Amino acid sequence: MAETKLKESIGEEEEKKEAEDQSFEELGVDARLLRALHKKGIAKPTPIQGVAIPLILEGKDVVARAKTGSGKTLAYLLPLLQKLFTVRADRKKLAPNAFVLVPTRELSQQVYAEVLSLVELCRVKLKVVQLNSNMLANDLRAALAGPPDILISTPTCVAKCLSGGILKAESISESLETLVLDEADLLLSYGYEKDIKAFTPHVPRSCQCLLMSATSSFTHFHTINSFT
Ligand SMILES: Nc1ncnc2c1ncn2[C@@H]1O[C@H](COP(=O)(O)OP(=O)(O)OP(=O)(O)O)[C@@H](O)[C@H]1O
Repeated sequence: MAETKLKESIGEEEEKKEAEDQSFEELGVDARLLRALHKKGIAKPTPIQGVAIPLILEGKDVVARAKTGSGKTLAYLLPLLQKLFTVRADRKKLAPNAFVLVPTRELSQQVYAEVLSLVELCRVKLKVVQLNSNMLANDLRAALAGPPDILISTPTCVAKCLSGGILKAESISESLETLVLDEADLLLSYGYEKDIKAFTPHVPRSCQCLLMSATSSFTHFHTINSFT
């Protein structure tokens, strides 16, 4: 038993070392994103990025747990954008391809700014929309007309769009390919339960789910523990 624990611990150390030594290129990151990272002055993946990016690129559902400031946002944004670079132009586009749900408007703005800067640096054409609950129904409708590739929002705002018929449940079921819950521990806590439940029944089984958190413990996904 003690020997097994020791082996596991050595294995974890080796895995940690490997993750630390890898470059973004070795993780499989696209050349456009590599150039964007270079321009942003980001040279090497953080440990959580080293482990999460290849798994997300493989299409796995992932729960990533790493402390605040460890780079979880890029850990999901890089593979998400890379996936969107290769989406067929002629795909049926009824609703957003990817949802990034966050607990607060402030975080939603931060994520939106990060996505826009990457998209701009990569010089790709992707429609990225950020919604917030203070927007009027007409503004929400206008933002979602010609569905975005990425929708960044709080669950409360998504629930409002669903109940107001601005987002159609059937369209989400047909179009959604990636769902990110950033700060998943907060999103899955009591305060957001109703809004999350309004949305989750429409997430198709084929949708890749990425749960990012500083403190969560989930069991139904491929779980990554932080090395930080
Ligand atoms: N590989 C990297 N090298 C250097 N800086 C990085 C790297 N990845 C991310 N950063 C920067 O580190 C900072 C923190 O990253 P980020 O906000 O993604 O952390 P986080 O784990 O999501 O934190 P939180 O739990 O608060 O959401 C940001 O300024 C980001 O640009």
